[in-house]
Amino acid sequence: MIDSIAVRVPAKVNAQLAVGGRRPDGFHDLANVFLAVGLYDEITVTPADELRITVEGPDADQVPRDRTNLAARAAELLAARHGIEPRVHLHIAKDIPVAGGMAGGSADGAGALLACDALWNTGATREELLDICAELGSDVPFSLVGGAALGRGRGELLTPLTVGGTFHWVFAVADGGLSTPAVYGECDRLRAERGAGDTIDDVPAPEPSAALLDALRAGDATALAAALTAGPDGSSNDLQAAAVSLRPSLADTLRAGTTAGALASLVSGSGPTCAFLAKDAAGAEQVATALAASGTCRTARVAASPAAGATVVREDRRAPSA
Ligand SMILES: C[C@@](CO)(OP(=O)(O)O)[C@H](O)COP(=O)(O)OP(=O)(O)OC[C@H]1O[C@@H](n2ccc(N)nc2=O)[C@H](O)[C@@H]1O
Ligand SMILES: Nc1ncnc2c1ncn2[C@@H]1O[C@H](COP(=O)(O)OP(=O)(O)O)[C@@H](O)[C@H]1O
Repeated sequence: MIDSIAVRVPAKVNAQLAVGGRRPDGFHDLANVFLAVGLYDEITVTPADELRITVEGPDADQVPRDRTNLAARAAELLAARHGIEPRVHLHIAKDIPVAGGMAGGSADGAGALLACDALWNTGATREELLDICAELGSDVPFSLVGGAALGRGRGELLTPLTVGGTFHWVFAVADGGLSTPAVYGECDRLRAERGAGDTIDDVPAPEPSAALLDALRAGDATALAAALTAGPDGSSNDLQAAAVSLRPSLADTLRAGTTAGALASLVSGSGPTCAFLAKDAAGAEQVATALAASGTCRTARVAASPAAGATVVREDRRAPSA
């Protein structure tokens, strides 16, 4: 009899985030090049009288404990499909910055789903789990699979990508988060202001950069850095200008990383976390130390990519009663 199951799930950085126009359903079509990075949340599920969430970690107070928590929603969705009562305690050990553009909530959703599936032994196929992930949020399928992938549609339609080496990153964590819908909204506003239009009929369909995919395949950090900073806005992330517009101090953080010797600096997804590509592990430590001393971020974390997706890391079994 299984007593508890723990699943570890990585954060992500978007090596490219090409954003199309707003669709009639309010979402944006994307060419989203996801890379899982080695910062992790751990979700432990234990049988309980009722669905309950607890959270530990430096940002724990910013995480909802109610049924809006993506981990709770994942448990409820899986239970409903299999006629199970979701009587579990979900404990989240949170290390991924909250509302930081690193898909921490998505990680918890994917982790809770995998953990509950193992606890309840539902027999769900991988396709069914990915379906539930897509229902939970655009980024959740990638949190389950990890590695590197191209996300099309709103980000949920995944094609795995080959990565030929390890990339070393530094993440400058900001004080306070940015709301993802607000950043997409600001992107639309800036486009409309430029007279370019902001709907799916106005904006060219987003496409992945061939140079960026080549750099990933080759494991070439210098080539990846060039691809991360190509394009009219100087970034492979179409949400970067919107994040900086809502949080102008991010421009100082990005500059501080470049001054510290990063090969490339960009906003991670919708921000406000900023990501810096380093030459190697020692380079990443150097950039992190300089960023931490720069006064432009709360803390700087190093992490490598790609990282494995949601993985069961512990199963505790109760001794059978006599
Ligand atoms: C921007 C990205 C980049 O990977 O992640 P973050 O940087 O926030 O982690 C994602 O697109 C965030 O995905 P996720 O956080 O799962 O978003 P969802 O819950 O599906 O949607 C939240 C809201 O974001 C906007 N949204 C999201 C995805 C998308 N392709 N177009 C959108 O316009 C919509 O306003 C939507 O109502
Ligand atoms: N398990 C969770 N962890 C963090 N945030 C969550 C979780 N479940 C729901 N949320 C909500 O999702 C919002 C976005 O959080 P998060 O996924 O960490 O950031 P981002 O979308 O920028 O990657 C938070 O402000 C919070 O209200």
